Amino acid sequence: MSHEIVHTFGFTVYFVFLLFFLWISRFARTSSGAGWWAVSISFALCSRLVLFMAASAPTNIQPATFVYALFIVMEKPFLLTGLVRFLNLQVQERWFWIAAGLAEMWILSTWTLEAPGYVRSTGYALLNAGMLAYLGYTAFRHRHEVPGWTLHATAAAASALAIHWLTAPYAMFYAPSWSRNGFLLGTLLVLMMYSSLLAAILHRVQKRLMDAEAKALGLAFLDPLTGLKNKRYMEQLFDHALLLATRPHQVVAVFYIDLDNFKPINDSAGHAVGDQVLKTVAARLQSHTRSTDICARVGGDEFIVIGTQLEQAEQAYEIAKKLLEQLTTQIPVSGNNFALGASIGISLYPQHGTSLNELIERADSAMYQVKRNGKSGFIIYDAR
Ligand SMILES: Nc1nc2c(ncn2[C@@H]2O[C@H](COP(=O)(O)OP(=O)(O)OP(=O)(O)O)[C@@H](O)[C@H]2O)c(=O)[nH]1
Repeated sequence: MSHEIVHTFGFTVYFVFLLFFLWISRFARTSSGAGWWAVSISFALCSRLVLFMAASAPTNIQPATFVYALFIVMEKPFLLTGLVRFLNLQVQERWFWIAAGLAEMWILSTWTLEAPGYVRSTGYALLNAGMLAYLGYTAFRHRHEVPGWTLHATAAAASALAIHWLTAPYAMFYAPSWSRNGFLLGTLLVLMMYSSLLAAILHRVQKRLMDAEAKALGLAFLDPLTGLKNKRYMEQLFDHALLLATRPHQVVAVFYIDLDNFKPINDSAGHAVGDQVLKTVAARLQSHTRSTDICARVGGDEFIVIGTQLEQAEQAYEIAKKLLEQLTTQIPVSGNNFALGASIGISLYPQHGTSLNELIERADSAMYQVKRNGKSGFIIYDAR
């Protein structure tokens, strides 16, 4: 393969990557690493461009290799800073710039003093290898912070590139024909490194979107204190529960639960303790109902449980008894035991209504009946 083809390939690939990184750096709340990598790859791109132009006029390649060296060194501090920002590491970034500055001075002075080419290349090859080795090591250390194999691949590509930089000057000295293959190998490794960095950024973006979606769903459908469903979510799930209750004689029971004597806990032990009690109540409701049942918090100390797919109305009594038992068992919070009670009103689908509002209204009225009868108990709605 000719130099032109190798460089055209490298140049084109880098340009595409530059566009990708620029595009991703414009995503809302993306990592700032993308912007730094866009700059680093543009230095790599410029270095390729210089070699590409030199390859078309090969009579005097020396100035081109000089400018190439200046550009290729500048790629590295941007590359490392991008990784440090991407992983949010506490690292003294100024050392990258100092090291790169020293390497640039080395290139300039060897050029001015007309030192042999291998003296110049040894200096900046060491810097490039060192920085790439550090990049590989850092990516490997933090490989589990991004799902998948992206940082493993970055570490592997950067380490291979470090070895490549260390060995390339010798390889080219002893076998000048290696120059073309070496460039091709280097380009492929750089390609692998930037693609894995790009994949790492995309993984992070995807994770952020998924987290944001889960949070939004949580805010919209869950009670923030207890984690139970809220009324809106319960309404949606109820329609689904009815769809399942299609077998003849199948019953759905709505339990309206209002805690008894909850206010004195707030008044005597404080709101924070009251919150803990509510959380325990929610956990007990959840753990003593089926996974297909619906538990929701609909008010301060008011809960609704919807028992789905019951075979007969009597089962509703058994459930109410079990729930009452749970709610009258003492609740330990911060070394104190709190005794609560619960008034539970029950309505049944389809006997007492076919819409959730109707069923809740009836269960609520049954619950008030329990309160009037002296609290702590349960009854099924009776139209009389
Ligand atoms: N800790 C805490 N308290 C709450 C929350 N929401 C409402 N409350 C309180 O819960 C109490 C509910 O009032 P009531 O139902 O009258 O209290 P109660 O003592 O259970 O009354 P009875 O039902 O008649 O037994 C009120 O004092 C509200 O301020 C909450 O999120 N956390």
